[in-house]
Amino acid sequence: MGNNSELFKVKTLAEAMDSLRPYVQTFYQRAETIPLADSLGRILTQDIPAACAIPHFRKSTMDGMAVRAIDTFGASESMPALVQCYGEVRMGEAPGEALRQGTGILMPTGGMLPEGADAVVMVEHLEHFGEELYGVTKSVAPGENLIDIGEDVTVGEVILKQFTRIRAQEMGLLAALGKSDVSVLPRFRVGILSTGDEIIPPDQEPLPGQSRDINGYTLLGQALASGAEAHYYGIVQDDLEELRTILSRMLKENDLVLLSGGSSVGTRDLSAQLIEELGEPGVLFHGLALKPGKPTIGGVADGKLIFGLPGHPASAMVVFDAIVRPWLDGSLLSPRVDPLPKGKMTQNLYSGSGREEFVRARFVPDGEEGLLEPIRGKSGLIRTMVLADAVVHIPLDTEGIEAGKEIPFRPLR
Ligand SMILES: Nc1nc2c(c(=O)[nH]1)N[C@H]1C(S)=C(S)[C@@H](COP(=O)(O)OP(=O)(O)OC[C@H]3O[C@@H](n4cnc5c(N)ncnc54)[C@H](O)[C@@H]3O)O[C@H]1N2
Ligand code: MOO
Repeated sequence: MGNNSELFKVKTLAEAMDSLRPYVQTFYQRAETIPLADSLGRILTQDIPAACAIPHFRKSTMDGMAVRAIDTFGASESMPALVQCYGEVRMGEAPGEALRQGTGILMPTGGMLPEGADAVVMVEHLEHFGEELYGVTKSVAPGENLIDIGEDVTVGEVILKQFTRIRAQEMGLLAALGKSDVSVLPRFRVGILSTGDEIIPPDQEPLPGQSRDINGYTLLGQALASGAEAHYYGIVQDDLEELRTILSRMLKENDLVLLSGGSSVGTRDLSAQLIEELGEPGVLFHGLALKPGKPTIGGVADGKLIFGLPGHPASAMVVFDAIVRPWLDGSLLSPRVDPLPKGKMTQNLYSGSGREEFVRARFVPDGEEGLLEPIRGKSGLIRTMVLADAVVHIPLDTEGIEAGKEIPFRPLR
């Protein structure tokens, strides 16, 4: 390792993602079948064609009387149309006979319309004259107050695409289609390790020069929030042997391994060296044109992704969001279609760094819109992330963002 200078040229975020992509195709060819009730947030592995129409019968949307619309034309309060009622449809049952001219049948909301009926008169517009005789005081148009067969979903149409992320509404649609089990991508197994001689667990009292592990927990939270099955492997010292042992175990047990700390000058070669020797092709980038996140390492060891994230807590979180999350939450496969919310920048943001930037910001509601107030703290301060409601992206080819400009942001809450 280290001989190929091209390999270690600083990459842009997009180049870094592209360099990893060819090695992890198999990630997205796996599938597991799970109960529909457990499917929230999971990613479909197949297109879902509708095996049945929804609804599969014409359904009333009001309590009232199914009629032939033509029999009600011209009806008014002063001149009701007379309809002979021949019974009542019960919920969940099919009506017996077809509707004849001048007749109607009472039905609940959700009841099945008989053949021949093409509209429903609301009960509010019915007058009972006695026996079977009813007056309709307001005419209905054909199709009024009903849902037609296949109006929601037609048979055979691909109603959900492969790699759709299942939200509550997709769960409902799958239920309507009779899918009590669904085939989804497995949850990615993510192993998280903190490195550094100075890092101690949260239950210990730090001596001068020591810091409690923050990244282990922020990254664990982010991985879980991205839908992964994440495990925290604790802290290891900057020791090659110790690191080698734990990393090879983590690679066996996970799809994706995250290290933090030790990626910059100093122990940088330790992490990179290990990523190189643990599997093929090894390190794919070391250094990103990203602020924060310059010292990020990324690689692949025999089909497993490995990232060395910067030690500074805010950097580690921002880099996770930019480069790790998309592999886990399916956004790489099926980009989110909902637009990002927008806010107006309260100050000029210059970006002369020659790097793509992610700026933490507070969101301040202001009438109809919102204001984005940049947070100027150093990337070593976890509090800057706790205060942040939003992350604003400044692309590589821009000089920054002018105060007052409305820009999209990624919400952090
Ligand atoms: N001469 C240079 N120095 C640094 C550069 C540089 O380019 N040249 N890059 C800076 C940048 S940017 C960052 S970010 C950091 C990245 O450092 P490392 O990823 O090597 O991490 P460490 O040096 O181990 O730690 C940096 C900082 O973060 C603290 N840390 C580390 N792990 C944790 C953790 N799990 N929980 C809480 N805090 C953690 C660590 O104690 C250090 O304070 O390097 C700059 N330096
Ligand atoms: O780029 Mo470092 O990752 O500023 O904090």
